[in-house]
Amino acid sequence: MIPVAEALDQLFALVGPLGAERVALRDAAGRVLAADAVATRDQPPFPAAAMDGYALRGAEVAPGARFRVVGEAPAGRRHPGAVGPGEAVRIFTGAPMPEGADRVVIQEDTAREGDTMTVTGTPGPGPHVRPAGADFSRGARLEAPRRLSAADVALIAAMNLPEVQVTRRPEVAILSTGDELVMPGEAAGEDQIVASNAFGLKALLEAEGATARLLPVARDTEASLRAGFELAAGADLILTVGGASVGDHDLVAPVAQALGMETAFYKVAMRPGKPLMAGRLGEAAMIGLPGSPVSAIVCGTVFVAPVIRKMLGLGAAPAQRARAPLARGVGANGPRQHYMRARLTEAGLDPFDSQDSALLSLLAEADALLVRPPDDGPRAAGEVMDYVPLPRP
Ligand SMILES: Nc1nc2c(c(=O)[nH]1)N[C@H]1C(S)=C(S)[C@@H](COP(=O)(O)OP(=O)(O)OC[C@H]3O[C@@H](n4cnc5c(N)ncnc54)[C@H](O)[C@@H]3O)O[C@H]1N2
Ligand code: MOO
Repeated sequence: MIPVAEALDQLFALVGPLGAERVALRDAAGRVLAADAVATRDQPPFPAAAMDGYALRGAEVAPGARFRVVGEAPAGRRHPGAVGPGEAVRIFTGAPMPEGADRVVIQEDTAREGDTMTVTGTPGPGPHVRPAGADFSRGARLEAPRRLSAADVALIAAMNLPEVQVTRRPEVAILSTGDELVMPGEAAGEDQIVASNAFGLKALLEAEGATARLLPVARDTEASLRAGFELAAGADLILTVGGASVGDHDLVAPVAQALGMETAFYKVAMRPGKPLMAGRLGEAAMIGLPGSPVSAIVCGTVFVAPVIRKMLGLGAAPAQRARAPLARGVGANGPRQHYMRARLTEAGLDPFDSQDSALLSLLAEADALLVRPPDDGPRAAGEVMDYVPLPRP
């Protein structure tokens, strides 16, 4: 058994950033920018009115001052002439400021009669003008790598870029193994259960930006597992689920090794998730996850999601942690790092009484994995502990 941190390092060594592809900006949210986005123009490209009102020479503004209105400038069409002394241009938010004008008096502070505008209120200092390039200048960069948010996508659009260069999505093939498994909706025999893990893993990894292929369930025979690995061809990452332990029907490691897998490690000092294995199989990285439903998702969170992020070019970093006090005391931990399923309440982290790795109903209720280091002593309520937040949509 190796420690969690060492297993993660070895996993990171198995993968590198993938290549890039161009995508339309409308499809870019959530993708990882692979090359800097560079602005092709200033924003705004001209000094622009920030309010509806009158553009004029700021020095002439005083309560009661009168101006001759010489034109109009809606957004998208500048007033062709200049604004001379005693003159004003009716202007609307976003319109280019006319030549000669350096201030907008908002319409609430004016009265209009024919071609004459009178300043009625006491206008504030203004100037209600956005200088050219106030937001960004031509050549400004949004730097890669970066997972693109809604605001990022809007910024890139404003930079006048219809496409961006993003890291291609890692392709993951998920191979569930076990004679006892049927797919959801299939008729299940008396001694069978429904294969659930692959669905949770697909959701977890696609939320990170991968695409996941669910392969048909492999039976606990060498031939069926071999056929499963063949179907995984072309994937960047092959995930097997189940058959990782020491039982007579746990055939994943022997079959993968017979197919040429170079094993990086087998067994990690963690709970749940001990019988985790990893290596390289041809062009792909391979991770063998334990079959217990909670173990599969915890290993997905602690190991596979960080591996996907490294493939996306986001660097090699463990799952993000946060800290919170314990809502109640917990006993001493054993020799494996324990990821305890817990609720995050107002009182703090409240681990479930049962930590059985088969209980998906509790995992679905959990907000956090409370991290107990190996051999951690008993902890009292109120002690501040690390946890891995479990994402909720
Ligand atoms: N003698 C020992 N027995 C076990 C050990 C051990 O060290 N010595 N380790 C235990 C631990 S820890 C785990 S975790 C499990 C994991 O074993 P496997 O990876 O070989 O998983 P399976 O035996 O195939 O299945 C375990 C459990 O999970 C169910 N399962 C499997 N696949 C799925 C799926 N896709 N969806 C839903 N449920 C699945 C399966 O029916 C079993 O109930 O081994 C312990 N045993
Ligand atoms: O490690 Mo197993 O994953 O305890 O259930």
